[in-house]
Amino acid sequence: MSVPGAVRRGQDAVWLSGGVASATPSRPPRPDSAAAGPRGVIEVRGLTKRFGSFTAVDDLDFDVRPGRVTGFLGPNGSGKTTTLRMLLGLVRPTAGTATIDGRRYAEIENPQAVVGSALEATSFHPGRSGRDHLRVLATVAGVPARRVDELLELVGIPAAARQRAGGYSMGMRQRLGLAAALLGDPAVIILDEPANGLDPEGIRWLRGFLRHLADEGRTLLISSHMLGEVEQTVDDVVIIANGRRVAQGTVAELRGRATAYVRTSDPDALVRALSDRGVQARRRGEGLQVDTGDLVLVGDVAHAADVAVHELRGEQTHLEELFFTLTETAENRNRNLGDAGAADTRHRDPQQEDRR
Ligand SMILES: Nc1ncnc2c1ncn2[C@@H]1O[C@H](COP(=O)(O)OP(=O)(O)OP(=O)(O)O)[C@@H](O)[C@H]1O
Repeated sequence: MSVPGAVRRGQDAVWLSGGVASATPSRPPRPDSAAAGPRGVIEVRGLTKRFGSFTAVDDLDFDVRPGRVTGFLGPNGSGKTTTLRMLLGLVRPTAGTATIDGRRYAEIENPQAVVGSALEATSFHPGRSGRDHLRVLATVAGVPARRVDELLELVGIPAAARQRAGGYSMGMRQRLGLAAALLGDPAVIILDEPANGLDPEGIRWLRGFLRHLADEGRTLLISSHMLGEVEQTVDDVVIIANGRRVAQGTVAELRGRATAYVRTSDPDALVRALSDRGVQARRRGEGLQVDTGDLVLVGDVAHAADVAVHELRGEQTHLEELFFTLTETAENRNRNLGDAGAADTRHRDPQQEDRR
């Protein structure tokens, strides 16, 4: 069988690009025989890295599942890159393990086919074209050269690929790094800040691209500090602060239950009326925070109680708020900022907080 876009691995054609680029016709899913290969489960257990007396990563535990995009979030210097480097066998842990399908990176027989990564967008020979860069990597990895052109097409830089990589914009380097990560058609893809340097259209493209890769059953672990972007891209989240995990879960779990905010002519009357319907509400600023996301219910109860509604809106915790709530506690405040971190928190405008 010979079909453009497919890479032969043994007897199996493995699909990568179906449906990602709008110009690319829809292609069949990965055959079952390919899915029987690496599953791509990442397990981090008790992972610790000390540099001298400094503990960069501190007894970290988390799992990353196939078919999902997992965001690995933390403030600057919280230990994200060190963790990813341990996972990729580039840094030796002081204690604990980071494994893919139960094996440390060094124990994986053909690592390019199992895990692809882009840790830094700048590690290209500046005088070499993007295409040549990939061709060198393809040769080392034993990947057919035609795969390089497919990937360049896929990441959206087929024309630029013949120019010297030294002249690439940050966004183009990101795309080239992504193509390099995908060379071996890996089950696990690890990307450090992949949205850095991308324009809004590029970020939208990246989001669709990552989703497609996850839908193919791959495992995606992406570190990021762009919380607003990540929220729309990831399924699961691991948040770390000062080398320690402070949260893990699906985005929906971490956001918690939706609530409503309502301003009325008579807040006390509405609190009572809602309470009669089994819904709790409490004063917040000029209005009430209500423990339900059902705006129709709140509006109907207010109407029945003859209370005028001046404002009514649903509220959901955003990842960004959760992130700051978790990482700005006294215990988790960024150790690298010293007093500046504390000052930032002190100077936040409570009115602003209330409006969030
Ligand atoms: N080789 C090293 N020697 C000493 N300290 C190090 C070394 N590598 C990292 N660190 C320290 O470990 C901490 C975690 O660094 P790391 O780069 O993993 O954080 P990060 O979360 O990726 O940060 P950023 O978002 O800024 O990239 C930092 O305080 C950093 O200075």
